[in-house]
Amino acid sequence: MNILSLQNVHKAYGKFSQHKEVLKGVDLELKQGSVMGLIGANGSGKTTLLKTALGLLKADQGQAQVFSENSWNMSADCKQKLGYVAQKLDCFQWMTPKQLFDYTGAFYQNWDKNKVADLIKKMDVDLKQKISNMSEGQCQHVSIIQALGHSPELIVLDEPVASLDPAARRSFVKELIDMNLDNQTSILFSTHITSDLERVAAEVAFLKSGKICYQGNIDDLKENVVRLLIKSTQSLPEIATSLELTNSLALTDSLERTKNPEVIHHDFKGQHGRMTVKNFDAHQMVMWQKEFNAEITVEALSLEDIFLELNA
Ligand SMILES: Nc1ncnc2c1ncn2[C@@H]1O[C@H](COP(=O)(O)OP(=O)(O)OP(=O)(O)O)[C@@H](O)[C@H]1O
Repeated sequence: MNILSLQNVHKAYGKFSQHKEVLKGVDLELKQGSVMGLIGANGSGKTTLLKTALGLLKADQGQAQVFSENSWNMSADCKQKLGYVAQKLDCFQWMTPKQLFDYTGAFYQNWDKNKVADLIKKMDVDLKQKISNMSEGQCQHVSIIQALGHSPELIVLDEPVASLDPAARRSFVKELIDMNLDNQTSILFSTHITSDLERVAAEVAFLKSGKICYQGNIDDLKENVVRLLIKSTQSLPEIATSLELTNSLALTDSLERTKNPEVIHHDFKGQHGRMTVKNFDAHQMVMWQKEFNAEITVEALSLEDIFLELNA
């Protein structure tokens, strides 16, 4: 069952000369109990996507749903099952964390004071300090506790670890993993830190040029996108021209949809070359070995390398 889904979602900001379309037909599905990381370059529209998914922004076109309800007209019951950590805790600056947690708790039937006390202790939050006087990392802790206090079924987090130090990041990532394992909590979070993503998420979605260019399992992605190191007896640039290899600019199809091997990026110098290939297939490699008259070695890529290649 899909806990969250976006179908052909478009979202633009501004009018006339200021008009900017950020989401250009986004499709995304988060299944119950799954943990998905959303990655994309700065300004690619991750925050816009998450806010539209939760009904904090209205989609111009397409459908955004949470728990099978239209996100823009979500019922109060549906909101009770949701937790959201925004990129920045902008409001309630005049409160102390204690005041904020008491205030927030009043809105939730399942507000768990013991769990909140436990998180306050783990994250070492000073309950008496005004939020406006806290550092960004301390505010992020407060924001996380505020979102997790009612044990939501779906947690959406917008770069939740950006301001946390490595120890705090590790402990927070562990918290997420435990919540997912213990309660089957579904989690969608945006991040730039691919090592955290690999630790906590099984799935990844890449946002590029206003669309999701890949959504799927991280291990499948790593098997599917590889770099080939080529050592030929001939000049590779000439071969590239004859094979009409072009660097693929936009990966608009998901790996599921296109099964043909596709060159994402190639860099040939003389008889040596590197080629990043999507939908890697050993059969195709044997053909290239013959066509290039070359020795080809397959190099596995880290998620970060793949992210950089897809954004190149
Ligand atoms: N309220 C707004 N009015 C006009 N433009 C906006 C508004 N909010 C965002 N944008 C623009 O939309 C684009 C996407 O912004 P968004 O914050 O969604 O990206 P992001 O991927 O979350 O970025 P980052 O990784 O830097 O946080 C940017 O070019 C941004 O300037």
